[in-house]
Amino acid sequence: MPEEGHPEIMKTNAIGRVYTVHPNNAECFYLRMLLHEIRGPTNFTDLRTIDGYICHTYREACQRLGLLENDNHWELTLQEATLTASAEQIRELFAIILTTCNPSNPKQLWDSFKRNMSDDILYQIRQANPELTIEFNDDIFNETLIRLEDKCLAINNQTLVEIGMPAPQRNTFSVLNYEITKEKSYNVNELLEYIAHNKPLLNDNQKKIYNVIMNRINNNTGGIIYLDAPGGTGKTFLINLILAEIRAEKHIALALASSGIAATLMEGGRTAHSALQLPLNIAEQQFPVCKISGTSGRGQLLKHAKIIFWDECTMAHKKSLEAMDRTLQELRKNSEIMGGALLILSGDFRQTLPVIPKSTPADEINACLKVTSLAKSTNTAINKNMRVELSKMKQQHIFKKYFYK
Ligand SMILES: Nc1ncnc2c1ncn2[C@@H]1O[C@H](COP(=O)(O)OP(=O)(O)OP(=O)(O)O)[C@@H](O)[C@H]1O
Repeated sequence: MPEEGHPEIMKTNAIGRVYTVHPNNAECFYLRMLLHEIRGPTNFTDLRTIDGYICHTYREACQRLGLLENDNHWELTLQEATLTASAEQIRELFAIILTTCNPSNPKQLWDSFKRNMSDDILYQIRQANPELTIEFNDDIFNETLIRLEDKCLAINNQTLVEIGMPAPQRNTFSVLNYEITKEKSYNVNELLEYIAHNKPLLNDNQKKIYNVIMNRINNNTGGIIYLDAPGGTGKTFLINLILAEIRAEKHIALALASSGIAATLMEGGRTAHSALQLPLNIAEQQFPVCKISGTSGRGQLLKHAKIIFWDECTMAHKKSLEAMDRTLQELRKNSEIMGGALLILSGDFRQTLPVIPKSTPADEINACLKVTSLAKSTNTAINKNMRVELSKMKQQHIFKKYFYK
């Protein structure tokens, strides 16, 4: 029989199907669990009401009903870790437990072990302020929660609240400290040594591009420069040199790449998807933006970056670049292209284009960076294949050694 006013919905006494929910989708998972336990609820609050008490979350209701596993083994695991592991290692372990093992009462585990997880932070603060008597306090625990949340975000892209933990107070100051300190903590002496060794090696072509980019940085001119560089022409070599130059000045330079392998070749490189928090279904969205807030660590990095490199950009969907443009304009409060930041796109359009499942070549070309209006960039190219040049030199050397003795 159809439901009144909704002819498309059929009315019946039997529940046909309750969708499966992954435990990572925590509150939905616990709601589903309660739906199987509580008889005749008439609203969502009914589901959370246990013995007349309205629980704040569905997880809490499940706990009160004794539906969740005992966390004893996680207590023992952490207890054992406290005997030998450092605070950083215990945080790492706790982050893994939180994100992959779904403990039933994470808050209780936190309360039991928060001191062990905050030891190093207390020590650092005491070292920095030897004249003060500092003990564990809420600020220290908050800093621990921030570091813990960063780990959870890196492992599973979940915030602590989503896992059922207390939310850290992320004021700009502490976030700035963590992300920006990380970017500014390069060893300047090592960087200067690297520059002194590699800068004289630049070939004419690389030197020309190096000068173009450094001029833009020195004049604070933003925009997009496209660096057309077939494999082996020394693009990574050039990028690493410029990254070192900027970082040696204690400025922020970001190195992004479309693939993990390319990211590992650049010093401090990360994948564009992770650094920009690009949506996974970017192709389906009309006006996508990066999921980065202005006060977050990543937001601050993008706001203050002197230069951003994006290697293997030819594999990126054009909407990724458009999302980055919108986000940078918003973060930097600047309506110029890329919010006035200097973006260097490098890659080779003769290699892989964006991969679109079940697509035709036309779809791939349509998703390509060249099709977006942002493609009106300054074009530069390097074409001398240094990999071949170097191997030629090596062969010449062997040849000389054995045949001209
Ligand atoms: N000017 C240079 N002097 C000496 N060695 C160089 C120079 N430029 C590049 N090389 C060396 O040439 C090799 C290839 O360079 P690199 O890896 O930077 O090229 P690439 O364009 O990034 O290549 P791919 O796209 O295949 O990753 C590396 O071993 C690098 O150290």
